[in-house]
Amino acid sequence: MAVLVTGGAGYIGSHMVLALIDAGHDEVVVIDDLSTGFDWALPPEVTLVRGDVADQSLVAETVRRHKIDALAHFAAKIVVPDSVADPLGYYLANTVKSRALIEAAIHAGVRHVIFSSTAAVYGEPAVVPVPEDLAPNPINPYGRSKLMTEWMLEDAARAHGISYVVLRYFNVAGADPRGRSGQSTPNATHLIKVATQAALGKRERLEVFGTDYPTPDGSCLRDYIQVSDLAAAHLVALNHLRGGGESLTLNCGYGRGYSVLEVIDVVKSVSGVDFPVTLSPRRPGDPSRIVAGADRIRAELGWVPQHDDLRGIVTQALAWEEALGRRNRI
Ligand SMILES: NC(=O)c1ccc[n+]([C@@H]2O[C@H](COP(=O)([O-])OP(=O)(O)OC[C@H]3O[C@@H](n4cnc5c(N)ncnc54)[C@H](O)[C@@H]3O)[C@@H](O)[C@H]2O)c1
Ligand SMILES: O=c1ccn([C@@H]2O[C@H](COP(=O)(O)OP(=O)(O)O[C@H]3O[C@H](CO)[C@@H](O)[C@H](O)[C@H]3O)[C@@H](O)[C@H]2O)c(=O)[nH]1
Repeated sequence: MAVLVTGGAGYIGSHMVLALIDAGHDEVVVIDDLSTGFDWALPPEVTLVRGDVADQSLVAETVRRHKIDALAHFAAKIVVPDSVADPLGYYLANTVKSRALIEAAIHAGVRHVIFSSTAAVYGEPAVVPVPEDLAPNPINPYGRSKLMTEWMLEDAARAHGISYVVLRYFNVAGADPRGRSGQSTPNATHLIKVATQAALGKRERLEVFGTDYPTPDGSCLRDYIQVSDLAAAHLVALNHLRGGGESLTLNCGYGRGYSVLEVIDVVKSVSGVDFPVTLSPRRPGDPSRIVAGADRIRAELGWVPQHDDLRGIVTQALAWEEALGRRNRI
């Protein structure tokens, strides 16, 4: 049986593709429009269908031709402050297009869906670490656009007798330990990526967005999960669904928060570079602290992380950033 990975040429999707291939899955098919992804991120044994997830005839034809039973849906727009500036663009990309994809996929025969959701659905949670049962309350359009897709998937699954796992990722970081993929977006906004670029001199400085939050050092707290650990969570979710397991909604994080200033210290220490840091005002749409309640995924799927170590994550991110520099000469 074949798996369809939307957004498989992107950062996290490419690690999912590698995990599927490493685990010996028969056939992996990717639909990606390469808007932020790269065809070179895909290993040669993967079929890349270049196109939009909202192209229903393309999706239906791909599902039928490759006898796809399972869909892992990564394709999305992902930058929180951009979603504040362009909410309708985010609802189109993450909600409207997901609706078209889910409809076409189910009608063409897909039985299982794994959806890339986000900690942003919790907004500014009253409880940290945040359990899955806490009522979602997103505070930015990105989180809302993803929550609506969770709900569509839940309703469609019930109506059409399919099963799903919604994975709510916390902050994804690091790179493939074997150096085959990593975060490659040139103008990425993610903290660890930006900090490694500052350490390597690709950026003049790093800005800290907000030092007046109600947190121990005033900067935001996040739970950083290593990208191959996250891909491994998808594999166990896939096995669960194919084995007849029930639909689930699960956090993906380690259950420990680091502040922005702590992350910067780790990047400086691992790289040995004391790059310039500016203290700036808050960034629109940012919650102050978000840390995963991380027990349910272990209990339900038996997921055991292998890379729960911020220094290790930063070391991988730095190595990937250096390799990208050699590749792109930047
Ligand atoms: N990076 C994080 O920290 C994080 C955290 C929580 C959730 N997520 C979710 O994980 C998923 C993957 O994120 P990422 O960091 O790998 O982002 P990314 O931008 O690297 O990957 C997205 C991929 O989807 C493709 N794509 C986008 N729109 C498309 C469309 N309409 N049709 C076909 N392909 C399309 C892009 O070309 C790219 O390859 C997203 O759904 C995101 O919301 C990411
Ligand atoms: O140059 C920078 C970049 C980020 N930050 C801060 O670092 C924290 C983390 O920011 P970032 O790495 O941009 O991630 P988030 O905005 O937390 O969002 C990520 O994590 C979410 C889950 O928590 C996902 O849903 C999103 O897709 C993903 O972009 C935030 O407090 C930012 O304000 C800075 O201070 N300076």
